[in-house]
Amino acid sequence: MTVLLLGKNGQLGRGLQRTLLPFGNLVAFARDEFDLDKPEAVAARLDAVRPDIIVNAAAYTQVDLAETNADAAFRINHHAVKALADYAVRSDALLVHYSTDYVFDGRRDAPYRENDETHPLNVYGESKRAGELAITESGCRHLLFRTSWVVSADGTNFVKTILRLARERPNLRIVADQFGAPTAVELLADVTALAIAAHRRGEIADGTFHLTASGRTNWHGLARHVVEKAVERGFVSAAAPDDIEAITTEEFPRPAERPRNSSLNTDALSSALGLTLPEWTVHVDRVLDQLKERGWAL
Ligand SMILES: NC(=O)C1=CN([C@@H]2O[C@H](COP(=O)(O)OP(=O)(O)OC[C@H]3O[C@@H](n4cnc5c(N)ncnc54)[C@H](OP(=O)(O)O)[C@@H]3O)[C@@H](O)[C@H]2O)C=CC1
Ligand SMILES: Cc1cn([C@H]2C[C@H](O)[C@@H](COP(=O)(O)OP(=O)(O)O[C@H]3O[C@@H](C)C(=O)[C@@H](O)[C@H]3O)O2)c(=O)[nH]c1=O
Repeated sequence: MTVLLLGKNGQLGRGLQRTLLPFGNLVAFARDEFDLDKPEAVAARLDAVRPDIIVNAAAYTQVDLAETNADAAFRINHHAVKALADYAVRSDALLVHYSTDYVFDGRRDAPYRENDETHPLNVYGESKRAGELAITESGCRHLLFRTSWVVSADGTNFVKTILRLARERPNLRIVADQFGAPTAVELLADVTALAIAAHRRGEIADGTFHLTASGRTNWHGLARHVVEKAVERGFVSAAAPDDIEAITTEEFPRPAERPRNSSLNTDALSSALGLTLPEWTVHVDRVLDQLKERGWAL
């Protein structure tokens, strides 16, 4: 069986390079080897590889830049994804894909369920929602995972940004009115593999599943946790958690609007796979351990 991984050098791609190995012949491409910014070229590339499973970890993920680069965001997150889905229909391949909490507007009080109405607040969220629809409307075999606030020791993410800022600045100002679940690549990559295996055994059906760590915090809570644990591990000394100021979204203007409530209800996937998804702190602490082991080379 041939498994094609796209976006192998992204945060998630690096994690999947490990957990997809047991499924057979893993063919993994980076952007320069398989460019989703050219959706019209995707079909021919796929026909050359003939994958049985496509795992798409590639995406346009720069939320603020997307506001002024909507065409690129839609080419990569929508049109190229449609080409992946079309191939999956033609060849009966399984398409595994990832989407985001940012497809919701965050105005609901409770955690979002898979079938709740979407209403993206920004271009990134709109482009990701368009990608979701391209998959579900194609009729291809698929596993579509919506996740949130992805963190890992690799690549760029909020945890690493906070560690860098904690070294550079005496005070941090972090928004405290946007809530969600930080979710580590390690968890995403492990559960993806479990889900693919269960899908192959016929134990879970095609569909969209929410996949995040358990619990919830806000960006300020995450920043405080990260700095506190980094100080405990002795690799951040300059900043104390008390120096982190909780601010409102209005006090930190950004080009793209973000949802206030990003919490996703994960009951469907947990019960389908028989899993208990760990609290967000468990894997965030593991990311900090990994960064410490690496000498925290950002
Ligand atoms: N990061 C997050 O907080 C969240 C992410 N997600 C979703 O999870 C998935 C994985 O995200 P994550 O690993 O964090 O993202 P990253 O930004 O870390 O990685 C994205 C990867 O996509 C690649 N890529 C970008 N443009 C293209 C292109 N034109 N052709 C081919 N590859 C391209 C990048 O290549 P290069 O290395 O060259 O830049 C990079 O390797 C995405 O679908 C994302 O939308 C969902 C919720 C939260
Ligand atoms: C760096 C910084 C950020 N913030 C705020 C801004 C924003 O509301 C929040 C998070 O900022 P970031 O830009 O790091 O994160 P952002 O790019 O919004 O992260 C999102 O990425 C995409 C890909 C997703 O799919 C989402 O799930 C989510 O993880 O933190 C501060 O308040 N102070 C700061 O110093």
